[in-house]
Amino acid sequence: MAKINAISARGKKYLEGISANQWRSTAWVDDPTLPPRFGIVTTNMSESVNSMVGDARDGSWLECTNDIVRKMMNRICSLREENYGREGVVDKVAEILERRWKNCSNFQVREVVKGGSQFDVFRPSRGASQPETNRLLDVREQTCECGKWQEHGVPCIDAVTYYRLFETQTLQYIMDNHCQSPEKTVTMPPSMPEYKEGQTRKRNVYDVLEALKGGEGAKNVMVRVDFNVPINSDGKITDDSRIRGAIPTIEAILKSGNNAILMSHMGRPKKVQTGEDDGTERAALSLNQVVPRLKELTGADVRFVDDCIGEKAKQAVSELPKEGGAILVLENLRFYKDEEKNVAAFAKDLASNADAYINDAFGTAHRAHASVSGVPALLPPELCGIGCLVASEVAYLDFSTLGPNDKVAAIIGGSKVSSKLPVIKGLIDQVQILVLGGGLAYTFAKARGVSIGTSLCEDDMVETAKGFLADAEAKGVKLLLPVDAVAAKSFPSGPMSKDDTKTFDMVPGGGIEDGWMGLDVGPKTSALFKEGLAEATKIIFNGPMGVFEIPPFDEGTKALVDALEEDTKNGTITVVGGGDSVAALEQFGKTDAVSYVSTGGGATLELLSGDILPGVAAIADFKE
Ligand SMILES: Nc1ncnc2c1ncn2[C@@H]1O[C@H](COP(=O)(O)OP(=O)(O)OP(=O)(O)O)[C@@H](O)[C@H]1O
Ligand SMILES: O=C(O)[C@H](O)COP(=O)(O)O
Repeated sequence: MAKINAISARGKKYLEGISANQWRSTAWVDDPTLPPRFGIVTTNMSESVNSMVGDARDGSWLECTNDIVRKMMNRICSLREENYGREGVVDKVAEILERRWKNCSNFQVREVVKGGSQFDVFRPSRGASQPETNRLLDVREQTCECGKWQEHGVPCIDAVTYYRLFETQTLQYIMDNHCQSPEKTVTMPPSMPEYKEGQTRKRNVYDVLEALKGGEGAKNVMVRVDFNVPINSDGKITDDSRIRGAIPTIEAILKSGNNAILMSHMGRPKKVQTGEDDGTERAALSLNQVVPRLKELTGADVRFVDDCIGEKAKQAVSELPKEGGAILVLENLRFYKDEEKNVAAFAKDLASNADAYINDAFGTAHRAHASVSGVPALLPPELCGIGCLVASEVAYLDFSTLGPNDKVAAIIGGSKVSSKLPVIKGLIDQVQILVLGGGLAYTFAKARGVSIGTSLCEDDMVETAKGFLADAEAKGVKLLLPVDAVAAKSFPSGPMSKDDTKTFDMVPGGGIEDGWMGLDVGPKTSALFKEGLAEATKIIFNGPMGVFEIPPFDEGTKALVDALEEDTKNGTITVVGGGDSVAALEQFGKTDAVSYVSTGGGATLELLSGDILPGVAAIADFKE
């Protein structure tokens, strides 16, 4: 109606004014008190609609419409069942729910009224094509503002978000309670990944909360989070995914009747550490900047103390409510250089405020700092665990959890050869398919004797690259390198016409002409990569295929993202990590198209290299 109103307020008024009598006129034409037949609606469709309206006739025009929609959806569902068979429909529903479950991991849910059945579901923006939404959900009525739940009978993505965050039940619960075809069971990761039998898993937040049960009053659970988020000059957080990523863990703590003490670093405050800061750096890197967003996302009592250790911190902790449910954010850990040096006294001071410890800072899990390694070493192992975010990240990026029939592919692109070399080296030992693209592929092209013109190349890495090529071959890794490249005469300062580009075949003995610079993979490469990736059961993508920020050099990365989207639909687990790759997904409006988006930078790369992260190593394995 709002849309109609925008076009014509008169039209809206007219439609709203259509009374039940006028609807009735098509059925009881011989009633002289009613207006003539077809006074309002005049087509055959009106007859069909009228027959569908049934008892809803006496309601408002809007109720009638809803009733029609419901009936039509039921009919469509039954037709679908007739056509595909019951099993087919069940599979389809399970697939839809599974996709929604994966895609809602960074949505937020807030109770509208405490203890009520209505919830507000916040869906962050996924780029220009998908703006953020805030929808009202009624879990008792099984309705959502988006309209899909009531129309289709299958929980919409907002409803799935609610189940994911507020109910411990898995998809089975939703299928049993809300879907017309409950026979089929499907397993999927809730906020904590599922572990296969016999598979090692770390103690997690739920284990720790269980261990904390009993005794009087709320406990203070200290959580290492990574709130090192980008903030613009207006003080606005430009990407809050790391904050949103920590919410399931925080919510679990608050829901259990305990308090959450959050500690994090922000940036690298060298001036504060050396005493050279005039207050500017301290203000720019203060954790108090995340407090408003945290309040919005949790709706909880969020407090801040402008120190992370010492008397001030102790006082703030002692003031936390005995009934639990509050969040206390400590000031930036790195305002003390002892954090990075993992100084024992500093770790001890932090730990003195904690009844239990959780690490949910995946982005910092590769740093053996006091808040990451020091604090858990000082607390009983049964009271330390990893949070939901760390557990999910590790589960998605760890290859040891794969079965014998799984095939892993890693796609590594971007520009920095030297920083990605350890990753490529580690991946050769772990994956079956390795795809190299972007700027770093030219160092490998040169190693194969392909001319690269003025393309990006780290000459001192060419020999290492040669070694990797031989290593990959010896280990039977299917290595895919670009077979063509789109080049320009110089690095573009803005969008460039395709006529000013030239495509070269990247074959030994040939390659890019002198004076030309390779800036993207060509169409033959995109087709080769797509075909090569189709046999993978799990794909990790880190680093763009070309200068995706500037058209037309975005095409190779776009083609790859499209291929990943198709693979995801076909059941492949697709994981994207790294700032530029995530930025590329956002640019193409495809953040939803993959199975998982990692919040880590360096941590993601280290995990891919096969390293054990200090933050994970500090937590004990779970034992029954
Ligand atoms: N052929 C190329 N020549 C020059 N720059 C390139 C080329 N291909 C990609 N790039 C640039 O590489 C940059 C990303 O490279 P970088 O090594 O920083 O990756 P990254 O930041 O590690 O990636 P991610 O953040 O996804 O892990 C992008 O800005 C992109 O424009
Ligand atoms: O942004 C990151 O990658 C993490 O917050 C770690 O930050 P650091 O590289 O400054 O340790």
